[in-house]
Amino acid sequence: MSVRIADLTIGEGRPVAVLGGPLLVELSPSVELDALAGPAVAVVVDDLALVRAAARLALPVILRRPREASLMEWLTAADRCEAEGNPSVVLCEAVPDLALMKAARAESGRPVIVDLGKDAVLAGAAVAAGADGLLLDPDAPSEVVDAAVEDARLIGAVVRPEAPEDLPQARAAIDRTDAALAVILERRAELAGAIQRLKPVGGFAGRDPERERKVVAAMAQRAPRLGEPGLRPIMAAVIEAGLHAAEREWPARASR
Ligand SMILES: O=C(O)C(=O)C[C@]1(C(=O)O)C=C[C@@H](O)C=C1
Repeated sequence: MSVRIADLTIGEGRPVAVLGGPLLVELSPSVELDALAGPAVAVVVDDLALVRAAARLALPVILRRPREASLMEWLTAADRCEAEGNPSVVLCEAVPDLALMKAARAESGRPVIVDLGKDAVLAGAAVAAGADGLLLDPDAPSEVVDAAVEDARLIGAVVRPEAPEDLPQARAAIDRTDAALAVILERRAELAGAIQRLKPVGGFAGRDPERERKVVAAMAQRAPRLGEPGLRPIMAAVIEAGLHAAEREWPARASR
């Protein structure tokens, strides 16, 4: 059985696999071990008792924690895999207990992915908790896959600082940040539009320089590299773009 992994190159985590790309194989006692080593790029192990056999396949091992296994049992199985000569172990939290996932990552220093099953609802939370990757059921609908990848990208950009090592990595990281920025800018324009409809005088006619100064000062606390001088022209442009959008949507109200 193959499983899909959402590519997640955020944080210090390594990409585990590319969505829709490499084939992963689930290991169970009934699987012919020798037949596996061909096309598969990794082997998924659910039964910790099979870890030794999986280690010998010379493929990366994705060690999925069974519901009943403790943190200690899970990490011990990972160490056993390494002792067997295969250090390429990725832990996979399937329950998913995000606190336990975080502890496993901190204690073992190994990458940990979270198995979301067919549901994207925990994708952002898993990334915020430090997940290095997300695993989705092969039957998950494409909307679920898209939602998980989008949440991972946006939340990762906000909460997971990156340390890219070359130009392509840095550009990929900035693309993720810009994706989050676009979502925030769109949301801000929507809110600014709502404010224009609530103000006695909306649009450019109701512009409030003192409020704009406060907006910039508050943002500078979170953006010290840019500071107020850097943010002032950016926010002037953002605010004006919001007012133009409001005028386009509510011509009569915004310029009243
Ligand atoms: O807060 C308001 O009064 C707004 O109209 C919103 C907003 C903004 O986009 O932040 C826009 C124009 C004003 O000059 C100040 C702020």
